[in-house]
Amino acid sequence: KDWISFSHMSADRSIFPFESWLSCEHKALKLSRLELNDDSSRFPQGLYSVRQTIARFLSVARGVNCFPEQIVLGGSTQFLFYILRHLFGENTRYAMENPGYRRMYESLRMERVRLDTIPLDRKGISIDVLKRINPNVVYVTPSHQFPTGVVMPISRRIQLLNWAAETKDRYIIEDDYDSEFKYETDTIPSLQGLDSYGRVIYFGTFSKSLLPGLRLSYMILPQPLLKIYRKRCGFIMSTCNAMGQLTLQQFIDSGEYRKHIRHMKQVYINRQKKLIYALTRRFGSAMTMHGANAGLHFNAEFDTTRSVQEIAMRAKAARLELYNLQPYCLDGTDLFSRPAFILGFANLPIEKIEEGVERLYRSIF
Ligand SMILES: Cc1ncc(COP(=O)(O)O)c(/C=N/[C@@H](CCC(=O)O)COc2ccccc2)c1O
Repeated sequence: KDWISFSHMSADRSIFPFESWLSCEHKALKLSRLELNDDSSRFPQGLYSVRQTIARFLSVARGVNCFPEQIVLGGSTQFLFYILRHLFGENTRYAMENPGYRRMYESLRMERVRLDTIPLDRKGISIDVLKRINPNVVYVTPSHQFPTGVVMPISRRIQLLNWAAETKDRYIIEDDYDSEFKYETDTIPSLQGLDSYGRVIYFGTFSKSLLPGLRLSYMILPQPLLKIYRKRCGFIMSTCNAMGQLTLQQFIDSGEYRKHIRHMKQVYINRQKKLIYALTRRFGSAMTMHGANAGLHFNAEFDTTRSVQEIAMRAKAARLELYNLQPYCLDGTDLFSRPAFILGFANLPIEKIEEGVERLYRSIF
């Protein structure tokens, strides 16, 4: 029998519009010969026309307000973060959500900076603990907290911005990953769009909404940091290829991107509903779900006597790709009282949902 995947790290390539992507690539090749043979040293932040397109798109889609000059394109969120880190002083203190995005945690630890983790409550990062720890820079994922799925309400966003505005050396890194997929609440404006003090560094990526292999991510620097960036990092050449940038620009300007997002949302909402229905019917009150009103995954905790390790082993034997939440509990803290798993549906075709739930049930009970 073939594998069934609950992975949150892959997406369903079958719904990617390769044809229209290809025609955008042809157009880019024809129209943008000039930019293509421009050495990218002149555009360390990425091609200007591409940044204009992204700034326009974000102002409509996310209420982000920025000039193209503030955007820095890069080959990955992590790489852009390494650059950002060098804009802050040596003894800057960082904090991030726990459970949280382990790659960001490891990136910070590798930089040997002062790093604290901050627990979540049902509105996202805990403001009380944030005030107690009092870092300079805090990393949050407000759109669909990674990995718990909490959507940060507007009230908490305002509290966070007020905290950052209290003194001069405070910044918020808003990783707006997964922001394209909102189901119940309509899109809540980004922190960056609500920020009137220039304290939010906005991170975005096309890994989820397009292809992770495209390796096209971006950060938006508030003016004061942009000056420091130009002084300290202006020599670093662009790390994402012009072909990908220019094809993306065609794809967005032609309206294909908006069409694709709408199509993905319909497919994913439908899958998620069917998956939740099948899970509820099979597991009943033995399962508690969290974070299902946005994104391409949610979490579930199970009332079972089996350990996470035993469940993982049985899932593998049943050819079920399943990830648990332990790796995202940073600082070695164990934040889940019962076995908890990430249930991604980006790569779970409708016709495999029943069988997938059955294999999950047999792994857990
Ligand atoms: C919180 C968060 N922020 C940013 C990113 C994107 O990083 P970038 O690709 O470098 O721009 C990810 C990637 N998360 C990765 C999975 C989690 C992990 O990394 O283990 C990739 O996730 C997906 C990619 C495509 C389709 C579905 C999921 C992030 O989980």
